Amino acid sequence: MTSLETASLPIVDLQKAKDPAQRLAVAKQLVHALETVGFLFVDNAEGYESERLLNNARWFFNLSEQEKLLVSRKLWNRESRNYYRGYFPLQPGEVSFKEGFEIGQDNPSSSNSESRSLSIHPFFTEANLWPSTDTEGAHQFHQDLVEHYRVVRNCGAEILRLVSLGCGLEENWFESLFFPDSLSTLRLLHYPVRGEVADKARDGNTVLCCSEHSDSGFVTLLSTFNYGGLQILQDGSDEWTAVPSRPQSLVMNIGDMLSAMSGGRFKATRHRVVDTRVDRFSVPFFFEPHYAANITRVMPSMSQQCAREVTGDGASESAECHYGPWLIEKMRSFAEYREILDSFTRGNTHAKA
Ligand SMILES: O=C(O)CCC(=O)C(=O)O
Ligand SMILES: [Fe+2]
Repeated sequence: MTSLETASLPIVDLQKAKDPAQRLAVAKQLVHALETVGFLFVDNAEGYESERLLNNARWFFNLSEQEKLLVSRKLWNRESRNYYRGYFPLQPGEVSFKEGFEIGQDNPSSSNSESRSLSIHPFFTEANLWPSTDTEGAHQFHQDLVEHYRVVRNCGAEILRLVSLGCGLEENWFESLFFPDSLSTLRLLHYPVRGEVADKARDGNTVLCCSEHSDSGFVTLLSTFNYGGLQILQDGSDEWTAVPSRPQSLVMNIGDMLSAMSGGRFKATRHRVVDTRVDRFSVPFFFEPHYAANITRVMPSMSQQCAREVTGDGASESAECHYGPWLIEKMRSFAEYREILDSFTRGNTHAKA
C-alpha cells in the first residue's frame, strides 16, 4: 500500500487583501489556486469563530433523536412543515455515514421582482427549523448559526470580488447573481464512528464516510476544525492526497457551476472523506446564487462553452437559465426528492414522503 501524501494547499489571507497595496497580488494568488489545485485555505475571514461553531455543531448533534426529528425534513418526520431544509439522520448501509442539519438565509428580505415573476418554488421559501427554545442553549445556537451564515456569506462575496479582480474584471462582476436573497446553504455535519462498515463504503483498505464528488455550485467554505479525513483528487492525478487540518482557517473549493462559468479554467476538484475512526464534525457553507440569477453568464475572456456545460445540450448561447429552476431539476435526479417534486408539479402540496 502506498502511503498517502499530504496536499500542499495555497493560503489566501483576507487580511492582506484589505491592504490596497497587496489586494491585486492576493487576487492573483487566489485565481492561480483555482486554476491549479482547486482547493485552498482562507485565513482571517472577518468574524469567523471556529471554536464557537464547533461547539454549536456538538451541541446540536448531542440532542436526543426525538429533538432532532422535530426539526427534520418531511422525509423523516411527516409532521414536519419542511421539505428542503432541516435535519437528516444517518443512513446505515450507505457509503456516506453522516447526519446533518441545514439552514438557508434566516428571514430573507422580500424576493426581488425577477424571482417573483418566475414564481419561486415553495422549497426555497421555507422558513428554517430551529430546536425549541425550551431546550437550554437553543436560543444561543440559533443566534450563533445566523451569525456564522452572515460571516461566511460575506466571506464568499469577498472571495468572488477577488476572483473578479484577479481575472481583470470589475470587482462586482458576480454581485448581481447573489444579492439580495441568495439560496446559500449552511450544513452542520456529524460523522459518528461507525460499527459495521457496508462493503460499498470500502475502497481497498480505505473506509469512506463521504463518497467522492465535486460540489455542484459556486464557492464552498468548509470548516474542518482540527479533523483530518478530507482528501482531494487533483486534476490529472490518480492519487488522493490528504487535506491537513488548519483549525482557524476555512477550506475553500469551487463547484461545477463556477468552473463552467470560467470555461473550465477553474477546477472543481473532486474530494471525499475517509473514516479516521474518530467522531468527526464539519460545517460546509455553499455560497449559491439567488433564484432568478442567470447562470449561463460566462466570464469575459473565458471559453464560450459554459452555457452548454451548465445547462445541457438544450441551451443555446443566448438562452438564459435561472439558478432556482435549474437546482430543482438537479434535485429531481435524487430519488429522495423525485417523488416530492413530482407531487408539487401535480399540484399536491401535501405530498407524502
Ligand atoms: O465533511 C467534509 O469535510 C466535506 C463535506 C463535503 O465535501 C460536502 O458536504 O460537500
Ligand atoms: Fe463537497
